[in-house]
Amino acid sequence: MASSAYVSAARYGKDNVRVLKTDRDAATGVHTVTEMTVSCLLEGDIDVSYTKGDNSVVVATDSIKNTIFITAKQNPVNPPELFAAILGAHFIDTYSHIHAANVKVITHRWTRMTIRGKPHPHSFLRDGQETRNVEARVSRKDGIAITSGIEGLTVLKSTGSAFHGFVRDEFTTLPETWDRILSTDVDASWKWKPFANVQAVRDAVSKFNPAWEEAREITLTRFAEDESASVQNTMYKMCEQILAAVPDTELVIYSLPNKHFFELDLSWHKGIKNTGKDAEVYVPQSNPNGLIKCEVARGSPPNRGSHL
Ligand SMILES: O=c1[nH]c(=O)c2[nH]c(=O)[nH]c2[nH]1
Repeated sequence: MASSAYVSAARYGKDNVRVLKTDRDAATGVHTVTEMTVSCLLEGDIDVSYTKGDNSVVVATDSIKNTIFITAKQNPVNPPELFAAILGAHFIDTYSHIHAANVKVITHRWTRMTIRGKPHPHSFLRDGQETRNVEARVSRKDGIAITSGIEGLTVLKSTGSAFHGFVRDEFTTLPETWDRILSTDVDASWKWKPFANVQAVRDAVSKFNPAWEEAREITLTRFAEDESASVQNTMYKMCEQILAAVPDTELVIYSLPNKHFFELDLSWHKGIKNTGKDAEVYVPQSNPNGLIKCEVARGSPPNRGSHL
């Protein structure tokens, strides 16, 4: 069929590759475990596989999966930023027609158990759905772009949050409040200044874990201590503080659902007081939810551009 269409963008690879790596310290008998879910999508001179059915340019997604396991065996998987960079670089170094690899590594929590008051050498627990995420785009032309983040960190505060002064018109029913429950699932990420190559990532290796710790600590401390005027204002303060604390970042991004807890009028039952200052029993809402996003960059406007 004659066609005036063309492939304007393409990437392919393996998604949801689950990997667990153990590290066993022979001297101390202390083990650590790292469980990851990895995605690796390739780009390059691959259009003929789509347009002509020519598979000679296709590194099979099964081979990509195998490469993820072998790379995990032969290299450190911590910090995940380095692992993602090494994995992505393998593909552009090995296949001349592959020009970029987009790697995402989701690291799941396995926190060491404390047993009889002591850290246990080889037992761990899943203390929450929070993950540490890394996205690395390793490209022949542009080097390595890395974004690190936290996802699924669920938090709630029972006071210290207000929301008033918003637009009131014929569409408004929400009352203003000076004291409400605030809850969200934190999705925060920070984009590093570009790295030229894997060696540059290796040179920065000591920065990744402290940045994650700082970002997590800032998120929790700000959330707890801020007298919040809104989700928007609280998240902006978090972004500003992370930019200040981690100098090698160029951008911080938050995406926060506003998980609503409705007050419940129980006055119909014997005049029970359960609203305003008497509110104790609330109704958690699963949907709909607010969704508030922002990206904060260094310097001053007009450098606006969106990664949201
Ligand atoms: O922090 C908030 N920001 C909003 O934009 C908003 N909108 C809303 O209904 N409640 C809230 N809360």
